[in-house]
Order: sequence, then structure tokens, then C-alpha cells
Amino acid sequence: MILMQAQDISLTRGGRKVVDAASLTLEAGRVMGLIGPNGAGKSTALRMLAGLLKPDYGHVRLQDRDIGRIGAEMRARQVAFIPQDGQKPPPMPVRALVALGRLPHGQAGERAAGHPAVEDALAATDMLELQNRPASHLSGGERARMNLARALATSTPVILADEPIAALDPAHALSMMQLFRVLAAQGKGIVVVLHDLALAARFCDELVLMHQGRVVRHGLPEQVLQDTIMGSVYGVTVKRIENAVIPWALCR
Ligand SMILES: Nc1ncnc2c1ncn2[C@@H]1O[C@H](COP(=O)(O)OP(=O)(O)OP(=O)(O)O)[C@@H](O)[C@H]1O
Repeated sequence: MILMQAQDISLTRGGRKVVDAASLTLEAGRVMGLIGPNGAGKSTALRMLAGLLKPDYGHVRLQDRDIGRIGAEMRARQVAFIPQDGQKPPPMPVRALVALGRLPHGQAGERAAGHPAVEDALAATDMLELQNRPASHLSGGERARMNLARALATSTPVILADEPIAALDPAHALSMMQLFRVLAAQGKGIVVVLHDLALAARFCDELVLMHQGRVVRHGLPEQVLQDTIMGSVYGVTVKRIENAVIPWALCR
């Protein structure tokens, strides 16, 4: 089942097309990795998918409706957007902040904090131990897990996550990628921006490679992560290593 579709979306910023006629289709049960070098346009594209930026051209459809025509609350019940780690959160307890994820369902305060979706989200992200801590005291990695928990608490069919594992230690990065797989198995569709290509190859069903605003490759990880493409897009060479745990290394 198609959950979301972007067709030829373009956006100009500072006189430059930062996203240029990008198209993608997100199906239920899939983890899609959005990859590409710094400045490729990944975050901008993700914000357009989330309905937070309006494309100059093209359109984003959410279950067959133009996302721009869906009200903010309805959209929030359908799409959870996890931004790249930005502002420090307020000094409210982690559980209360995660419970804000229930607002699009009209639930707030004690009712939201006690909702099973909040409990499940805290458990899934390994945040139960930290639930009473002020959110402002969390480390960068803990904050990333809390942001995912808040998104999960909303119980949306679509999750859009911008570099959610960038600040995570290896164990929590693996857990989060495994959790995306579990969520996909439950029927959700996930678009995740990643710079860790090994994890992208291992956990994503498909990869969308962006470069200079354009989607230059879309397909299975092994189709996208080819040596020549990595060379031309990332400017690195791929060294294959036999019998190694990670069978390739990137070199400059
Ligand atoms: N408001 C803006 N005005 C001018 N340029 C912008 C604006 N917003 C983004 N850009 C530019 O658009 C390009 C794409 O930015 P974007 O954040 O989407 O890239 P990205 O692929 O997510 O990069 P990264 O991996 O570094 O996070 C960048 O070159 C950025 O400088």
C-alpha cells in the first residue's frame, strides 16, 4: 500500500534549486534510507514530505491527498517528523514531553502521560529509566531517543526521521535501526536520513541517493551503493576487504 508519494518536488533557496524534481514513493512496511553528501538536499526534501515546506513545483501526496490541503492536526496524526537535533528541550520531565505526542489526538496532561502508546514508546526507545528526568538534562543521544519516543507516541503510519542516529552510541544506533525494522513490520512506512552507509545498507529496504538536489539513484542498497556511484557522488573510493566484519572501507 502506498502511504506517501512525492512527484517532481523542487524548492529554490538563495537563488539555487536545493531540491530539484525529486520523486519517491513510500510504501507501508518499508524502511527507506535517504542518503547523500552534506548539502545534497535531504533535510529540505524531508521537510517537504512532512508538509512543513511547500514545494515550488511538484507535489506530495499523503494517501492520495495533497499534503498541503490536509489540516495540521490531521497531518500530525498521519506523519511524525523527527528533525535533526536542534533546540534544547524545555526542563519538563521526559515522560510529559513524550506525552506531547498525543496532542494531535486531543489528549493532554495526565490522560496523555498515562496512555499505553506513551508507555510503549518509552519502552521501545529504552527511555523508561530516564522518564522522570528533566528533558533539558539529557545528553544528545538520549535526546534523540526521546524525540523518537515522542514521534512513536503519536502512533502515525508514516515516520520521517532526519539523522536520528547521528548522536547515538553503536548499541543505541543499532537498536534504533532495529526498531525501525520492527515498526515497518507493523505496517508503518519510514524515511530515515542517514550518513552511516553500513547501517543504511543493512537495515533499509531501499535507498534514495541525493546529490546536488537531485535523486541520482533509487533502489536496493546493493544497487545504489556501487563503487562508481560512491566515487562520483561522495568523492571517495571503496576498498573491498575480504573476510572482514565490514567488507569495505571508504578512502579518500
Ligand atoms: N534558507 C536557505 N537559504 C539558502 N540556502 C539554503 C537554505 N536552506 C538550505 N539551503 C541550502 O540547501 C542545500 C541543501 O540543504 P539540506 O539541509 O537540505 O542538505 P542535507 O542534504 O540535509 O545536508 P546535511 O547532510 O549536511 O544535513 C544546502 O546547500 C543548504 O546550504
